[in-house]
Amino acid sequence: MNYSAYLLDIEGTVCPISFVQDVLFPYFTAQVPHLHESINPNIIDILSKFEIEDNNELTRHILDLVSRDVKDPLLKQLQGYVWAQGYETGEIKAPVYPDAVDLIKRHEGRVYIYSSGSVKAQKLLFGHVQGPDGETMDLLPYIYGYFDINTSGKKTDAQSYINILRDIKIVGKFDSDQLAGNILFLSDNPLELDAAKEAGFSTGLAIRPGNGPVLDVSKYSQYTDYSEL
Ligand SMILES: CSCCC(=O)C(=O)COP(=O)(O)O
Ligand SMILES: [Mg+2]
Repeated sequence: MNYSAYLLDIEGTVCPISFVQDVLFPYFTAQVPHLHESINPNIIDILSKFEIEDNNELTRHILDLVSRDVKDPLLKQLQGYVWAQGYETGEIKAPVYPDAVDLIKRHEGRVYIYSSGSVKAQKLLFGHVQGPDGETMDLLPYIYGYFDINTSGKKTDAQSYINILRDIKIVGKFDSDQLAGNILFLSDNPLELDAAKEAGFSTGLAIRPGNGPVLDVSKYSQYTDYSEL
């Protein structure tokens, strides 16, 4: 089936969960105790929105959110600003699966991203992809739009996908008479796929080493790679 657009989750779908858990999160948590000393106005602004005055308590709160992988909108925005430094120095490169790179290039201009990671964090990731020979690849020119929990809502709510469909119709190369079913949403998380399906999207379950177990796996179209898409 040919889809008019592809909406891609990140963690567990275009790159391994281990990259987020073992590289991105530790990079961030190492910085958390020092964040209150930051002179970056964006970081200062986000920290103030937690409304916790004591620095030790603020540090504990943020580390607790990370340890429980809470998809907190402020935390996700903060992470984007902290990871920026790691990408810019070359310390972090994103191991996007080669067949996900091919999918994104093949469908240039019809690919959208939807992740709990902030739009800033998403652009950093796709702008700093680990190439086959160790070089850094920039996939940003191939991707048409980015959505996160701040722009569109929680990934497990059907309304978020209705919001995204509306936005794709406004800004994207997507005729306004196209149906949600012409968009394929790929994710490793069955709760996200159920929400997207409720909103009328076509869905596909990403099966990759290290992804979490899925109880009712036969309910979903499963993809171990994206070469057929
Ligand atoms: C933009 S990469 C950071 C990923 C992240 O912070 C996260 O919570 C992963 O969520 P996803 O919705 O991509 O599974
Ligand atoms: Mg995911």
